[in-house]
Amino acid sequence: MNTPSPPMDGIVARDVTVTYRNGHTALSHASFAIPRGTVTALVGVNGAGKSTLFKAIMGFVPTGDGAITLLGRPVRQALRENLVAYVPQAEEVDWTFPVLVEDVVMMGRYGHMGLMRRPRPTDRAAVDAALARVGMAAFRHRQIGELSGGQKKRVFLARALAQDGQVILLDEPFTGVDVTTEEQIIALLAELRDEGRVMLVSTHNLGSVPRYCDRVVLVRGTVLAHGPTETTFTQEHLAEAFGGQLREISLGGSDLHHDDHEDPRTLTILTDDERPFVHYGHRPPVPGDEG
Ligand SMILES: Nc1ncnc2c1ncn2[C@@H]1O[C@H](COP(=O)(O)OP(=O)(O)OP(=O)(O)O)[C@@H](O)[C@H]1O
Repeated sequence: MNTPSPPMDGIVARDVTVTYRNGHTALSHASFAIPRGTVTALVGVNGAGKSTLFKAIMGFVPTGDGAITLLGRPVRQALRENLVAYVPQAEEVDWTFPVLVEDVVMMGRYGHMGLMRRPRPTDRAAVDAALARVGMAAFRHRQIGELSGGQKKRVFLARALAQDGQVILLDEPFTGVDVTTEEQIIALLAELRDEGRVMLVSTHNLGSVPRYCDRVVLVRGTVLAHGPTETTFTQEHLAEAFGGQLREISLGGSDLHHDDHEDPRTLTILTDDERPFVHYGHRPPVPGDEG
């Protein structure tokens, strides 16, 4: 199949350098481009710069001499137009804050409201639709702190949907969620992709990356590699990204397409201390397995 490559009009970072106030440079000369209508994994070790990259995309930190454009617009303009939605990690949220599920989702509408933030019928309709889409309509009057990990994720996804974000950043969406919720989130990501949105998903759950991500961005203080999953999520690049933390990586199977329902893939990553870091599919035997 030889389809022309889509224009890189989703998220484009050129030569982005982020130095924090304490002088630490977390990202240096990072460049990559992602087209609309795709789901991209953002992968790297702890401290590699994934959250820093998110902060740069959300305009929270300066990008040095580099620049980021979102759907062809500078970050500021994209933010003003409410195009960027963020689904946070659980740890970033104060769950004791007394707020209802429907209020969290309504926050996605703030950028569409006037200064008084008085919801109009269109805002309420957007909240209803978003809650229904993630299967959380029945929980709308619950306190946010009274939800399971997977339900909390879905509420923040609903907030992104209510916002009608076209660039959606998801920070560890699968941490602490069960398999069913993971499948629901993956199905939703596929729908959002088909609507032409662009999703960047920070994840340590490497095993499922080939299943639902069209593309991968590998970071370690800079962007080491980026591109289609088939050519980027390779042993060589993973070894570079995870370096000394990995003893062995094996990526098996010939087909890494996300629409593949069979399971021909194997992805095994062993850490230095020989615990499987990631194990997906059937791992080939490795020396020392027996006994
Ligand atoms: N506010 C800050 N001030 C100074 N240094 C920071 C700040 N935030 C992060 N860093 C440093 O920048 C580097 C990149 O951090 P970042 O949080 O982007 O990594 P990450 O890839 O998201 O890690 P993780 O997988 O653990 O979430 C780390 O060395 C971190 O210690």
